[in-house]
Amino acid sequence: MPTLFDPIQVGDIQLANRIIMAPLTRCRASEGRVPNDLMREYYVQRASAGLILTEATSVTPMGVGYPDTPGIWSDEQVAGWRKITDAVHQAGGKIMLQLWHVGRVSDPFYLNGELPVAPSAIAPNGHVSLMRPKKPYVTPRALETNEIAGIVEAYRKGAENAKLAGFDGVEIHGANGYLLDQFLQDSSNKRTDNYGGSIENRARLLLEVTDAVIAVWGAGRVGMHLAPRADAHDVGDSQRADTFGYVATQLGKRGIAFICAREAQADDSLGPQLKRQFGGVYIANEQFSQQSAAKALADGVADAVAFGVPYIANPDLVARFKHNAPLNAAKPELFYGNGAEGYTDYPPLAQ
Ligand SMILES: C=C(C(=O)O)c1ccccc1
Repeated sequence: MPTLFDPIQVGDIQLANRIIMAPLTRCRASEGRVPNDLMREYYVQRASAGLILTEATSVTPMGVGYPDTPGIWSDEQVAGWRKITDAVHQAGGKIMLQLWHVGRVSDPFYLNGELPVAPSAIAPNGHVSLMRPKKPYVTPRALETNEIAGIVEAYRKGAENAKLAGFDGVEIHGANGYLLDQFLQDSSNKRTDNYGGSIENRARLLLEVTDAVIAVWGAGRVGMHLAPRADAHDVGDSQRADTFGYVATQLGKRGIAFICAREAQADDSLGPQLKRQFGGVYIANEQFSQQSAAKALADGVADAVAFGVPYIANPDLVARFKHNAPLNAAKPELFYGNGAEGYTDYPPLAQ
């Protein structure tokens, strides 16, 4: 019966433990969308995680939707990330970059006045989060069929740049109502071309991106982030179990390293079904404690667990779990924004 402290082979990568740092957008330490030394310190502090999944990182300037989030489309960004991967590796850690495109969850404010792009011209309800003052979402522009190859190329180039930046692999952000999820869900995708309508068509872009990224990295160093609850940023799907079951099955056929699913403790979790249909390493995420994570492994619900907020406040989470030590309390008011406070200043466990 595996525990959180047991090593695990995830695709081509051997992890020292099953305590994963979940992707955490912090909207800081990336002026000009280039990761800086403060971000290097932040990730090095957390290098004892079995695996670090970085914060979501845009593959193109048109895929940005928040202040001060990093990119992976320029040489300068590659150089900034290289400093981070080198330092994390020197500290004995493993780190994969999360490749991101926000699609309609953006605003002309971030896009030099251009409209956000999406599968269909349907704006999500709500407002552009983390931007001040709060603004309702604008209606995005539906991508032309002949533009989609360019989206796939942006992810492929991002995957290539991540390799140049020294990462151990990449995770594709297919969750939380961002572009790939917008195409996948039938509430946000009303296309009539072969990227809309059937489940196969709505999953097409996600799988074309997956194939392009596999061509760069090999399947053993590619993961996929999914949100089977399908409830973020106003997306939704009328056939959730079938839609995500199809994706999990297709990803299993490709033999990618892992799926990281953000919903495993939901009452109506598709986790067990998807884990079975995928057949590979299944990382559960969202609001786990050490105890509920240990149970998920013991019950075979997950092979590893990704922790978000605990990793914000506890760089040495593995040691704290090992010693059953108390955790630092996170400061939500400092989750986003600039500077070291609430980022790199959480105290380590007293030796
Ligand atoms: C990338 C994010 C996600 O996947 O939810 C995100 C973005 C902004 C704030 C929090 C999280």
